[in-house]
Amino acid sequence: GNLPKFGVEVEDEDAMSLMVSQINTWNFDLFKFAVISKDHPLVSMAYVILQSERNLLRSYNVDPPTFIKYMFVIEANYHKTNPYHNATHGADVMQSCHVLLGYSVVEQVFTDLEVFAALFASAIHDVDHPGLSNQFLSNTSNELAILYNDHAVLENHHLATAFKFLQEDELNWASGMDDKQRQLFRKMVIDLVLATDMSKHLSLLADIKTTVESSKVAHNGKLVLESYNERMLVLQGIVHSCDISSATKALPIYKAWTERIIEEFYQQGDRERDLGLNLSPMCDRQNPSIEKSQVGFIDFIVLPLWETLGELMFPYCQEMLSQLNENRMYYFSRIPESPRCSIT
Ligand SMILES: COc1ccc(-c2ccn(CCC(=O)N3CCOCC3)n2)cc1OC1CCCC1
Ligand SMILES: [Mg+2]
Ligand SMILES: [Zn+2]
Repeated sequence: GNLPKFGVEVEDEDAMSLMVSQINTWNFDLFKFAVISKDHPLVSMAYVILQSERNLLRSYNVDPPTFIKYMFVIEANYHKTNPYHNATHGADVMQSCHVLLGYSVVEQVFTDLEVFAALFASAIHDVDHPGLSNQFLSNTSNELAILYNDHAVLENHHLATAFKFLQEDELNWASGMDDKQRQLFRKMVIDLVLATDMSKHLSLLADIKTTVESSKVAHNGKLVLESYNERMLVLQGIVHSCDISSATKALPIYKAWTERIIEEFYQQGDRERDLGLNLSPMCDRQNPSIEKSQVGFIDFIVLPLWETLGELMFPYCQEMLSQLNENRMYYFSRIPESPRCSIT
């Protein structure tokens, strides 16, 4: 039978159509989208972007009903109980990636397969996330840390989970791709999701800076990327930047993501307290440091990355940088006065 217009059944088709008309905007409201899609933000986002907006499924003989069935399984394997690392975050990173890949400076620079790999990697990049950090899993000798020898434990698990489902006949939407395409697609998705591991951040940023210095922008205003490594590096930078893009979004959206990540950190801290472990930074709900932590994260991680991306994609990404600076001021101006230590 034919699929519903948005991949999933919705109550209010007009409200959904109105939201989908904003799918190329940076301040897209994923929380509202999650409600309108009846809590299927990832299935509907993936269908709208890959099928309706970019017609990529047809390009690779992907059977839409099989792809939808697969995405329902992926979405079901994002933990609804995670305040932050749930299917709405996956859909958010995918939609953010879709916006950046739509800018003319990179449009037609990447092949359809590379765009498909980046969007798919975004969609699955945190599947089955336990709401706990790599450090916690290693500190508690979690079976995943043992399995992946403390190296990019979560990121390896997200990839293995997504590809394991693809082995199941009734979910294998990639059977229509030729072997060479499927191999390259798998390699790129692996390289992209592994780049969302924060321990790779500084080396990735350094490599992107090198590319910016050497990057030639052709006369038609498009990036010129020579090698596979250079192309992958830029795509890794795009996916990683989208994974830590909350602070570049409109303030109400940014604040909602902040509340969620903080609650997820606090829940990890609660477990560390129960286990008698030292609490990880920012995980102690009895010693909150929300404003200071956000300003620090912006100054040391988000701004340096987005400034570099802004140089690479100039004149794009300026909207993100200006929102980032406004958002920094919001939290900076709310850092509580440290209690005046009475030096007696
Ligand atoms: C809206 O706030 C945040 C949004 C995203 C992040 C963030 C950091 C790294 N990533 C990439 C995935 C990753 O590696 N993680 C997932 C978070 O836990 C650490 C390992 N994402 C952090 C955020 O705030 C933190 C709490 C106060 C300052 C820092
Ligand atoms: Mg992750
Ligand atoms: Zn993520």
